[in-house]
Amino acid sequence: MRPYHQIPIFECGEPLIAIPLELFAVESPHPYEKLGAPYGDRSPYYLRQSVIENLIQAQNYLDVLHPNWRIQIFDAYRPIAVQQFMVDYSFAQAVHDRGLAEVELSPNQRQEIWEAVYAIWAVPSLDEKTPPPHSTGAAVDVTLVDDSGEIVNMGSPIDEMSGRSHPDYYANSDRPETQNYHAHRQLLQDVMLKAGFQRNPREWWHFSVGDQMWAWLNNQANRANPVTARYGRLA
Ligand SMILES: C[C@@H](N)C(=O)N[C@H](C)C(=O)O
Ligand SMILES: [Zn+2]
Repeated sequence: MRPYHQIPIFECGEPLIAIPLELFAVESPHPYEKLGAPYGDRSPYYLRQSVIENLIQAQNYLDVLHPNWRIQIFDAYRPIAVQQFMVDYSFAQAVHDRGLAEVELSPNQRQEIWEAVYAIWAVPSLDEKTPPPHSTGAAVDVTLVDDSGEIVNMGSPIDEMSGRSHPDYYANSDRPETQNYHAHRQLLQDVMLKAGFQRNPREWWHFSVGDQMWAWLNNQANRANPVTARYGRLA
């Protein structure tokens, strides 16, 4: 359980619809489809209707600050089966990166690796009270592309299992290059928050609106007017 799982969900029934990809930049091929994630007849490029409206607003704010820059969509809707696939894939990858073999892991090694995986991935829970954020169609992983079509350097790749994923990792840096990474993360956060999103406190790229994490973050900032979640897990 994460703290945001305490937030009640009152599903509003808004449809999951296709993102108008022509308004954004898009990571292609899709990073998890490329790995063989089991989408079936679903597409990762879908979100709830008003979440798409918020994302278009964020792109409009970016247009004012940086004409011809684009929000790049890395991932959006994620069925539970895909969440499970990515959690298992990330565990196997972390074992490999440590030069270990899964069958030979000690209980402590296994626990350390699972903790690293679940530091950035949500549990693929089937409980309707604790849905993974992306399975609600209200969460999106994004970065920025500049006016020459280059992906803006944020100082770490999306989905890296390390401290560099923390949004403020470069906040107190005294090197111009790493100060730039922080400025880029701030720019992304500014346009997304202005459009109504909240950012995952553990990941510079993950934003949502209307889900449990969004409600919990709103309530942390404004305890006088608590909100609930309007998007639960999609079938
Ligand atoms: C790991 C990243 N892509 C992500 O989406 N993390 C959140 C917490 C999730 O799994 O919902
Ligand atoms: Zn995410």
